[in-house]
Amino acid sequence: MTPQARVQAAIELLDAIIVAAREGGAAADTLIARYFKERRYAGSKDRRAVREYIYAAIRLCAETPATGRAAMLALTEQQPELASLFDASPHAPAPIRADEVRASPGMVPHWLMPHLSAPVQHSAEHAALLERAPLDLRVNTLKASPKQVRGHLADAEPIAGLPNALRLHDNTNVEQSAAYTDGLIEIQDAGSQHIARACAAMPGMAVVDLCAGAGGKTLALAADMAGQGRLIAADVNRDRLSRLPDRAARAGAGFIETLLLDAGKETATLAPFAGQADVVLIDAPCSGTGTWRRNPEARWRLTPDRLQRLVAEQSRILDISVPLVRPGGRLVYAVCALTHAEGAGQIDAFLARHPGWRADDTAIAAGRKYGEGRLLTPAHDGTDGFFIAALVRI
Ligand SMILES: C[S@@+](CC[C@H](N)C(=O)[O-])C[C@H]1O[C@@H](n2cnc3c(N)ncnc32)[C@H](O)[C@@H]1O
Repeated sequence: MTPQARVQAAIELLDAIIVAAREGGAAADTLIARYFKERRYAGSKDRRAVREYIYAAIRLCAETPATGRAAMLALTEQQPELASLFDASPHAPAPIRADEVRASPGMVPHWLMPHLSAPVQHSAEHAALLERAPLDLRVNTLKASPKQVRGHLADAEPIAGLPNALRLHDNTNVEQSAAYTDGLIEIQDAGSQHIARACAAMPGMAVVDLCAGAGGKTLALAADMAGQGRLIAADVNRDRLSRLPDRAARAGAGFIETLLLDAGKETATLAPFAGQADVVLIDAPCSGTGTWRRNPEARWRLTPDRLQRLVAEQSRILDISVPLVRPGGRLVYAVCALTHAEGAGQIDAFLARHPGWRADDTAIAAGRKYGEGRLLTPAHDGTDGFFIAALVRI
């Protein structure tokens, strides 16, 4: 591909990403992969260059741009050398007209600003939400110690407050390493590792991971339980949950039980666990406002209506978990979101609805206290953004 054709490809893909964001279609990564599957003439350097343009343009635009071209034109302001590639040569974008509309640069969508938790209402916090994330690993203590893993990954650094976490700063292809394929490590953001620690799961406990997905946190809980006790991974999404058994086998955590829930009828399926759980983790579906470093296009997908529906669903899932927890047991609620309503506001509302519960210390050595939980942010903690709260049934 010529340099001009790469820019034109980025424009076409951005158009598709904008439509998918508006209509709840496929993610940017999926659209990019499909595009190049149909264009085998594009080499790896072409694919990398187009991908870099696309993600630079997405990062630049807080509001959904009108077109892919408007987004790429905004990028020419940051990367002026790009402007000369709009030259009308074969496969090139049309020349830039003086009066052409460019997307305006920004970090947080305007409508979302007042919804952010108070500590995130600063521009330094906003900028960090879109910075490149490091690669964090969790050492799977069912199979190895951090010291053993550091023998395999010489560049890995420890992370304060997380004895089993390691951080890599380059693009090491960890998934190809023996440490990964042998199940000694998992790729997991430090913030997610803090969530698992807040559960204080121990060997012999009964633990329910109520929004387990493909089991990222479940595997961390399994390691804390040293493979002993009962660990239920429940979710309404069959595809995600079906990925867990293979991951569990690789991690040496075969004792995990999966439980597929029927959305709207969760309580019936969970009835056998009533009053049994020492710990319930709710890693709730959320706006993902804390994960823009990895997924900047999420800003284009979130709407006020979607945020409101997420808050209602989180509140419903919290209520579903109440009968499961034994007296004295722990409920940990977490979202990778930085809006007040999904975090501190959600927990205030829960405590108002359920007088038989109190907030507990999360025992997390990171973040800031916010409402009845802790807020972790990329600027303050170098993690993705999370709100995490621990509650105890009195
Ligand atoms: C943030 S993701 C969980 C990620 C997962 N814990 C991990 O560590 O990889 C939220 C999950 O909640 C699930 N979910 C949504 N509604 C649910 C419900 N009513 N009951 C249980 N799980 C639900 C989604 O399918 C999704 O997998």
